[in-house]
Amino acid sequence: MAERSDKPSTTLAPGQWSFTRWKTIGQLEALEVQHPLFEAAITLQGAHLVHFSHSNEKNWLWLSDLARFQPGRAIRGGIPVCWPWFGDPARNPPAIRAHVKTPSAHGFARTALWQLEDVSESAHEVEISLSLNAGDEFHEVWEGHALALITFHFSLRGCQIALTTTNLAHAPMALSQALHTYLPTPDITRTRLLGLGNSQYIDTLKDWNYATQDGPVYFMGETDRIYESGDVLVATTPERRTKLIGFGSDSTVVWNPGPEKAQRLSDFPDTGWRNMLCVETANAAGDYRVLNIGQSHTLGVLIERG
Ligand SMILES: O=P(O)(O)OC[C@H]1O[C@H](O)[C@H](O)[C@@H](O)[C@@H]1O
Repeated sequence: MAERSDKPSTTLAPGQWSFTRWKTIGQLEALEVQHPLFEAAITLQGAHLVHFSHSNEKNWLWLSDLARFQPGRAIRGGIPVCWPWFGDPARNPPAIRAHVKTPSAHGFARTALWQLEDVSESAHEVEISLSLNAGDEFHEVWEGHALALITFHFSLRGCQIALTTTNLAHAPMALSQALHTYLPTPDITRTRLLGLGNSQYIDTLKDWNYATQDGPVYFMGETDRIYESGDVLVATTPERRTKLIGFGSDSTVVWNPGPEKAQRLSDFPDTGWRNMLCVETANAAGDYRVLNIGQSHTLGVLIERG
């Protein structure tokens, strides 16, 4: 870690950490937290949370058995950070499309190497911050210059993630993004998502037409929707209730690939669709944001037991 040892901003130097340590997962460097109250793991690539749970509990997040931890490869599961655009660039508003020079979905942050900024620990909490200064290095895929700072706050209450984007360019910046949370379920057919009743949504599987949600969301097959809502959500499975409290977000993406798309997805078991759902705290579709020069926006989610 010699290349990072000159960072003055780390509240605790690595030698002073009690609950956090460096770990290699596959081929990726990661930070592992083993606190008496909770456990977590974040890879530096993608600032990707792959595990959070209370101590000696199952992961609150779904992680594919086929996930590969390799440089340049998106990790299937956990919470990918989709930034500085969400989804297919061609489906983004013109202000975003104009600055994206690749057909790749979900931006480049999820496969970029982030820098550790800060670790702080107490008897009750651990907070870890990482940053990505995205400028010239990404000029082949994107025109812009922005700083992404992500802070993970772990406690007995749950985990909170806050992603602040600051526009460092000399022109306004349009941004779409998501904290693409994968949740586990023992049975997707007995899983529902509460909190979106009466919301308008874009059904990307029905020619991107609008519809209105009637009651809870049930998963009857492939589901891929952008809801115009940032309300508090509760995912209920036969095993647990998970509450997601978003902030800086007025859109939520709900996704399950269903049996056919599951077979086409990278690093995804053919039957994996039965055991996961994605509830993505987003700034997507009409909820994209424009940051003036020097301006910041924070997107975040607090994940708790419901
Ligand atoms: O396979 P990925 O690039 O990780 O994308 C996985 C999924 O992400 C989002 O939920 C989109 O709405 C889906 O259309 C997409 O299939």
